[in-house]
Amino acid sequence: MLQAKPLRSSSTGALAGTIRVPGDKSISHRSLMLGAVAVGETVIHGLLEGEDVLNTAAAMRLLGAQAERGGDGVWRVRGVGLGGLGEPAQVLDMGNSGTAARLLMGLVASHPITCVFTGDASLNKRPMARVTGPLEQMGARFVGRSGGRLPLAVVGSDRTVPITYRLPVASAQVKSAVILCGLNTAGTTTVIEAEPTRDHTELMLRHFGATVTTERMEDGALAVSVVGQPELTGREIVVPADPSSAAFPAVAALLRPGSELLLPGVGMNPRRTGLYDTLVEMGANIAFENRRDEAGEPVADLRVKHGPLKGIVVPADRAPSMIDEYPILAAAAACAEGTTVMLGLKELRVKESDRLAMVADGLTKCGVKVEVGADDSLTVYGTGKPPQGGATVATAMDHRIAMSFLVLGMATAEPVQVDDGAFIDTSFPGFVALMNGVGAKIAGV
Ligand SMILES: O=C(O)C1=C[C@@H](OP(=O)(O)O)[C@@H](O)[C@H](O)C1
Ligand SMILES: C=C(OP(=O)(O)O)C(=O)O
Repeated sequence: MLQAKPLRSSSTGALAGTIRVPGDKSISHRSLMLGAVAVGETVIHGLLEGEDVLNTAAAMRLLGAQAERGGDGVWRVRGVGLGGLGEPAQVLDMGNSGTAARLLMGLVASHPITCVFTGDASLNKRPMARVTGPLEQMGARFVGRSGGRLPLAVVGSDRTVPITYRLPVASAQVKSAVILCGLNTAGTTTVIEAEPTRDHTELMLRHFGATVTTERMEDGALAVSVVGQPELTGREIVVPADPSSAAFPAVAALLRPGSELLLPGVGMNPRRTGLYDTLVEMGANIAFENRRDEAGEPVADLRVKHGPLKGIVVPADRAPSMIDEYPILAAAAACAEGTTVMLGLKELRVKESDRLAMVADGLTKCGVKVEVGADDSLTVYGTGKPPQGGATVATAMDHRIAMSFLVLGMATAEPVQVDDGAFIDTSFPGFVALMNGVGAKIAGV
């Protein structure tokens, strides 16, 4: 159990400078997992060294791969080859990370080994039936307490069968779990998604040499297929800066008069950029400079300048492309002029915390008028004036809630305190120092 770390954020002047945002969390997890089942060495530049990803690295070592940070800051993974993962001698503790738990359950399910998965108090509350269901159809078994929550033992099989699976929720984690089980399954495994979710698994599998195809169905859904049992070869990977982490300094710069921040090399995969589209619609001054491709992923340097924001309606079909960014969007909306309506937020209820409830409670405490709809929508009534602040906000082991309210505190009349900033290290190590380095005033309490 981490020691709680209360933090307070006070009103700042203009923010100015450059922030090198750490590597993309989704891509970092996948690079360690695929490197571990490839033949030969995978060299990873810019791996996120946050706790979620370090837990994945530890798990891959327990499963038999080598995964180490070199003195040059570059990570090297020596894989065991597809099908070669061995039974871990210890419980796989995935900490706070849903991505690590769900993707790894898929990857080990097609091996004749038993792995016990657990997590922290937040992860052990999150639904796992969404992955155990399809993995059972493929031939894996699960043993655990009722309700489909961790801790769970995965009893894998080397005789898994390919399936065609239509996602009941828009989830890249579920899509990836099925594809990763299909990877070591003879035949072709297909996942059908009605709404496009992040495609880092598909892109990286191709990079490692697998055949992954995407086909549009008559009803507009996408069918993603992987041909099982390819030869995967170790690769070089360059991890872009995480657009979900960049969202925090970006919104901070938008909110503080006179600010200008440069955020170099931020991932611009179109399945991840919903927040930036939304902020631009709200009137944000963001320039996407020097657009380029780095190791198969589009990136750009973001130059963000302060300017007034106006409230808008954010459609439900945008949710998959900005699913982790609603808490920080809500902070921006609280400082905008006019009402912002965010539709289709049901999935926010099963993240590290119930983010819909946590955001609504925290904003209310800070003097912002909000409404949560029965349809899982969130309406934030911005007045164009700084919200009051002056409250302590609960974070419920959720890094994004903590960072969102610390950014809000830069713009409120009185400081905002969060009850625990310790979980920020899961996704954005160095957040406080980097923000203070460009002019923020965040301090321990
Ligand atoms: O595949 C991934 O790397 C992720 C998918 C999303 O979760 P869901 O698949 O549950 O929507 C997102 O919230 C999470 O932070 C990372
Ligand atoms: C939801 C998140 O991550 P995970 O599902 O991996 O815990 C997140 O980082 O916001």
